[in-house]
Amino acid sequence: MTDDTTPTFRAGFATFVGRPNVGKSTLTNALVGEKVAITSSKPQTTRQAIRGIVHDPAGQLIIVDTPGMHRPRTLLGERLNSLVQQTLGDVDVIGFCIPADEKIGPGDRYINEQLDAYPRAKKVAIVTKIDEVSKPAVGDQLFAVSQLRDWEAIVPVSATSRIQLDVLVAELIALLPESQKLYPDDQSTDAGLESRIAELIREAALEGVRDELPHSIAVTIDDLSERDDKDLVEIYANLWVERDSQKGIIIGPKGSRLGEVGARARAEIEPLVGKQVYLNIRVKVAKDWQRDAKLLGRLGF
Ligand SMILES: Nc1nc2c(ncn2[C@@H]2O[C@H](COP(=O)(O)OP(=O)(O)OP(=O)(O)O)[C@@H](O)[C@H]2O)c(=O)[nH]1
Repeated sequence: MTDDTTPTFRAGFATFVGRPNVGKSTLTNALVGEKVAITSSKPQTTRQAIRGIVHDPAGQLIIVDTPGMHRPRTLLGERLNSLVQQTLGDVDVIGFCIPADEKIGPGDRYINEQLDAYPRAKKVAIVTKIDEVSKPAVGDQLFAVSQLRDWEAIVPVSATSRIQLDVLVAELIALLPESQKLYPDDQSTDAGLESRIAELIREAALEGVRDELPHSIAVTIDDLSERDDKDLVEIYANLWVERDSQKGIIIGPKGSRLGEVGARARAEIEPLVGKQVYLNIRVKVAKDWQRDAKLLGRLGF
């Protein structure tokens, strides 16, 4: 119940869209305050709709992280796009991210036009990476963005320098429906522990790889168990690539690269599970899995 003295509590779903690499995942992480979506300097590395939850006195903002919208070239690309469409059909607010340091181009216009198909969602423009450019340049970009459509709000932010994040949260929450809490206060994501671990391993494996390889990597968790005798979690993971040659690249000379991947991933997983982690990663080849419907299913897409 709401009266004049009780501020309205709001809760609902928002998602960030925009071209690859505009900073959607970094923004999600900065808002949620915990590492929930993987970030990478490679485009199109976000595959799963991972939710981060922002708990605020005014409301609860549940962020669904979507993959970048792009024209599909493979079966994986098509599934990613249909995932994006489902997500956009469900959310209360769509935050369209446009970087301050790049001119609005055909890619941005394409996505902006797609948003017309989701009349239910309120649309907010977010100008990202404002730390990269001068104040007048931010102003110019805000003006250019305002010409795209009639936005509920236009908010300039920097996720890495943490500028205006509180303003963005307030704007987004104000656009959510009145609602009681949808999640308990201590929850920051509902992505299963296993899928978060798989994403952290994939992120570690992506560091330092080039070209088409990022799209060829998938990670599945075979087993995750706590040892009774020790304060230790044992994780057995499979890292899938498409070709034997890629397997060689991932493993590296005498396993050196795979060793680094394991160490990097472990450093991220241990704080997540709150225990020491034994991590075993096996590299396997699933030929052309991006084009194979059965394999895509097995790998969780
Ligand atoms: N300077 C600056 N760089 C940023 C900011 N936000 C993100 N970046 C960088 O931009 C790159 C892409 O960021 P991501 O968050 O992975 O971008 P994304 O839009 O989620 O990318 P996809 O998953 O490929 O769609 C990374 O190198 C980030 O460090 C920011 O506020 N300022």
